[in-house]
Amino acid sequence: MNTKIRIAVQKSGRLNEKSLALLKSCGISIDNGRDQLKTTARDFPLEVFYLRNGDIPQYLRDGVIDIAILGENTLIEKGTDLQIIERLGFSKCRVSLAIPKNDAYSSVKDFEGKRIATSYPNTVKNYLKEKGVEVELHIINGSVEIAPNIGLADGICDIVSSGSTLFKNNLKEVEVMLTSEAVLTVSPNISEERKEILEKLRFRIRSVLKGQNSRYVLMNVPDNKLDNVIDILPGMRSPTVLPLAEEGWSSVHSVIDKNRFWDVIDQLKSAGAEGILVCPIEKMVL
Ligand SMILES: Nc1ncnc2c1ncn2[C@@H]1O[C@H](COP(=O)(O)OP(=O)(O)OP(=O)(O)O)[C@@H](O)[C@H]1O
Ligand SMILES: O=P(O)(O)OC[C@H]1O[C@H](OP(=O)(O)OP(=O)(O)O)[C@H](O)[C@@H]1O
Ligand SMILES: [Mg+2]
Repeated sequence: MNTKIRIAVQKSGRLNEKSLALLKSCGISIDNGRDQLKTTARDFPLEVFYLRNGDIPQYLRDGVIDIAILGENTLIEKGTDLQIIERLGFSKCRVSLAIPKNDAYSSVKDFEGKRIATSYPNTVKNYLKEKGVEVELHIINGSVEIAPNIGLADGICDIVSSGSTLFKNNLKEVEVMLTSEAVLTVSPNISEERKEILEKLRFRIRSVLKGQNSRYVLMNVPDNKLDNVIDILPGMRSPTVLPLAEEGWSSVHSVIDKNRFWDVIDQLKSAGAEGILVCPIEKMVL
């Protein structure tokens, strides 16, 4: 079988490195030469196309690529017709409206008749239309945060993550229009044969993400406290319990969700667990 699935990854920018790292964690080796626009994976039926984010939705519609890793915000701006098939959990950000920090603000109605600079015209238009607010848009491709300082606009709509770019440009975030993360999206025209390859890739991606979101924990527990400790542990099925060399003690192994981790550890300590070890999980196949 020579068919390969064609994936688009951002050529350079915020998503490039993490997208390639995800494919690598899935056991897929890709050469990422600086000037290469297309590479073939060595050990998986996959071709990687390095493209500008903004162009990817149209390539997917045209069916010249099959899948892509994109910011959800790009799909909301340019690809509401395209389907998200996995949420990838990295490059989390929001798309917000911001104004000069000393300007008064009471509600979104304050934007009526104002000039807004943005690289996300459809997102702003749709958001404000729903609120019954009309604005004048100035579409620019980068360094949007400078616009109010040079008199080009009264406010901006752009990506915010830490907020430091807004802060450095004396702006304040006043409306969060949407939150975003990297996602895997698919062409509506993908062939049946390539869909099969896609399912294999999705299986690997899910195993990697589940592993990244979980921790393997091991602890020593006196036998008379085992029931209390086991009650606390969620685990994949049920915890593993092995006898220690010292009589009256057991070693308990389990898997904990990364986000619940500190809560569970506190409860385990109170229930009598000692010598708790926490290890990362490379992959988790369910
Ligand atoms: N500061 C940030 N923190 C987290 N995620 C971000 C941040 N800035 C951008 N992103 C995410 O990364 C994506 C790519 O952003 P980037 O600025 O690298 O490229 P771009 O200018 O949108 O696209 P192009 O590839 O067309 O140049 C954005 O669509 C967004 O989802
Ligand atoms: O809230 P922060 O953590 O400061 O992040 C937000 C900034 O990050 C992005 O710009 P990027 O650095 O990608 O530069 P660009 O304008 O060239 O895309 C985005 O366009 C904002 O300007
Ligand atoms: Mg950017």
